[in-house]
Order: sequence, then C-alpha cells, then structure tokens
Amino acid sequence: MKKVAVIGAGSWGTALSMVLADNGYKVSLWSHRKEQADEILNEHTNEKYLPGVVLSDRIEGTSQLGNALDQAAAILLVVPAKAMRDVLRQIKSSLKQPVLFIHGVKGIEPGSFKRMSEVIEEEIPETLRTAVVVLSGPSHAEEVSLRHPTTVAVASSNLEAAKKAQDLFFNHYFRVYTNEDTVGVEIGGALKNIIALGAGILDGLGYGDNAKAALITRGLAEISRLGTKMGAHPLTFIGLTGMGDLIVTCTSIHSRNWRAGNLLGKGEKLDAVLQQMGMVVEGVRTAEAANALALKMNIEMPITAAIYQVLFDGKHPKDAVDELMDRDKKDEIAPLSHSLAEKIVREQ
Ligand SMILES: NC(=O)C1=CN([C@@H]2O[C@H](COP(=O)(O)OP(=O)(O)OC[C@H]3O[C@@H](n4cnc5c(N)ncnc54)[C@H](OP(=O)(O)O)[C@@H]3O)[C@@H](O)[C@H]2O)C=CC1
Ligand SMILES: O=C(CO)COP(=O)(O)O
Repeated sequence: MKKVAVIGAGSWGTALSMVLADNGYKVSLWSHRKEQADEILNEHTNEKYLPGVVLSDRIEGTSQLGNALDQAAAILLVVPAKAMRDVLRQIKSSLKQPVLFIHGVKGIEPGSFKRMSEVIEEEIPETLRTAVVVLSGPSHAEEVSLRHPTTVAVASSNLEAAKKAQDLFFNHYFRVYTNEDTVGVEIGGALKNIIALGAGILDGLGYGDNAKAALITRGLAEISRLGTKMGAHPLTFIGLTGMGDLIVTCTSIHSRNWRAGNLLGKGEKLDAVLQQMGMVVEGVRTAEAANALALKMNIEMPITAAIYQVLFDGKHPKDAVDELMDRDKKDEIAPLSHSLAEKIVREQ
C-alpha cells in the first residue's frame, strides 16, 4: 500500500487524509503537537478540527516528521501560510528522496508576499522534489469529511505531475480537474478569503443578497485584474478555484473567513474575533499582502483596500461600504478587457 505524508493536522489536512484513505492509501498525518498526533493514532478522531468524525485506521497520527516522510510517495502540505516556510525547512532536513509536493494552502506568505508554490521552490532543492502541485477549489473540510460531492482543481506547470495528484485524490465524491495555471489557481484561492471576510461583514451589517452578489462579482473582477497582471490565465478566475470558491466561501457558515467577517460587521474588534475563531483565518494576512501587491503593481483593488482599512486602520465597516458605493462612475467590463488584451499581447 502506497503512503502519503500529510503535513498539518487541522480541518483540511484531516479531511484530505480521509479522501486519501478512502482511495486505499496509507496516510501519515503529521501534527506539530504530540497530544493531537496521539489522539489521531489512538482514538481515530481529531475532535478540535473535525468534531464527531471517525477516521480510518489507515490514517496514522505522528508528531515525528521523519516518520511521516519515510517512504512517502507524495507530501501534502496543509499548514497555515505563515507556517509554510518554517515547516519546509524542517522537511528539507529530514527528507531523503525526491518526492511530489502538493499543497492545499490558500494564503500568501506574510512579509515576502510570495505564493506558496514559490516558497516551496525556494526552500526545497530540485534534487528533493519531482514537481509542485496546488490543490484548490470550493471544498469545506466539514462537507468533504461527510463525503458530500465536491470538486477541486490540481494545478501545476508540469501537467504529468498534476495528473498524478488527480489520480491520488479522485474518487466518486471528490472530483478532481487538472489545470496548468498555478498562478491563477493560487491567487484565486488566496484572495477569495478577503472577499469572504467582506461577505461576512455585509451580513453582520444586516445588508442583503444584492450587496453580497455585488461584492462577489466585483471582488472577482479585482482578483482577476491582479492575477492576470501576475501572469495568470483570465479564464481560471471563472472556474472552480475562482468563482467556485468565492461562492462557497462567501455563502457558507462553514467558512472561517465569513464567520470572522460577520463578527467584525457586528462591531467586534479584530483581535477578539481571531481569538474566538481558534482556527486559521487566512484572509486577514492575505488582505495585507494583496493590498501591498496592488499598490506595488498599480492595480485598482478598491474592495481589498476597503477591507484592509477595516481590518488594520480601524475604519467602520459601514463607512467602508458607503465609500465603495460613492466612488466615481465606471464601465463594468472595459478594465477587464484591457487586462485580457494585455495578456494576449504578452503571449504573442
Ligand atoms: N478548512 C477548510 O475547509 C479548508 C482549508 N484550506 C486551507 O488549508 C490551510 C490550512 O487550513 P485548515 O486546516 O483549515 O486550518 P486549521 O486552523 O483547521 O488547522 C491548522 C493546523 O495547522 C497547525 N499549525 C499551526 N501553526 C503551525 C506551525 N507553525 N507548524 C505546524 N503546524 C501548525 C495547527 O496546529 P494547532 O492546533 O497547534 O494550532 C492545525 O493543526 C489554510 O491555508 C486554509 O485556507 C483549503 C481548503 C479548505
Ligand atoms: O477554502 C475554503 C473552502 O473552499 C475554506 O474557507 P475558510 O478558510 O474561510 O473556512
């Protein structure tokens, strides 16, 4: 039986371990906390992150990275974005053979503002990795753990590697598409969390469906503007990892980003909100990264800027909405078709 090392035993690492176990793989699920690894190994549960779910005995918890990596056919990284580089450094010092790296992280590295595949390529030498793949799409861990129908994409510039990842995860409830646009998939997956915070804020303020539809659609427009400028394919943003993930994250109570936004919209302060959540809320740090990237690359991202100001500058959420609504008149499609035209010119 082939083995996969899953690095990060939160909700998503645990749910993806269940998919791999259902597909017949042995899974070594690494936690940086021994008591959590022991719970997974001995009780077959992960109560903090997936309460009430019983894990397959093909999933073994471990807090020893060397054990997790030993003989692994692939490594799946599912730690918060801010922990990625440190965890990769630990992996590099324990890894003995080249292996396929897959990550399911929807964030940008704080400070460097790098995408996760860039961080992996910087930290893991080519002699220790066969390829890097990102797995993303509309997929709440809670629903995957109930084996509810779910679709995701696996993206890599190396299509053969993406197909290997597709083979690892594909099954009758977890449908996996390949995609060759790593930049678009990573940018869509990370930045939708900012918009999900915004959706929660709107709900917290008591606004309705019109406002949320506007936020999702215009949020996607600005994500596409930035992503396309970074080299992404514009069509990726209307796929699973763009529009698909926006829909699921902006409309679901499972979303931690939506829930955090909802508390902010009701008037709670960011520190108190994050303390209550007790799980990663990637959109907060990603708002900082996206706002900085937009300024650096001279891309208009008014929704991201407004959410950044609510999070870090103490702007009242209602004032942020009012200011967004009162901006200058605009054409809906023209700025998007400019980005598309620029992309076509670049590729000629
Ligand atoms: N949950 C979901 O439905 C989905 C999540 N994702 C993405 O997956 C990534 C992980 O999210 P998710 O599993 O939900 O997060 P959770 O908050 O559920 O879990 C995070 C896990 O990472 C661990 N961790 C935190 N810091 C470190 C560190 N420095 N070193 C090692 N481990 C660490 C936590 O341990 P501890 O308990 O000690 O804090 C915990 O086990 C995020 O980027 C998220 O956007 C993507 C798709 C779906
Ligand atoms: O990415 C997700 C679903 O696709 C999970 O979103 P949250 O991190 O907001 O819970």
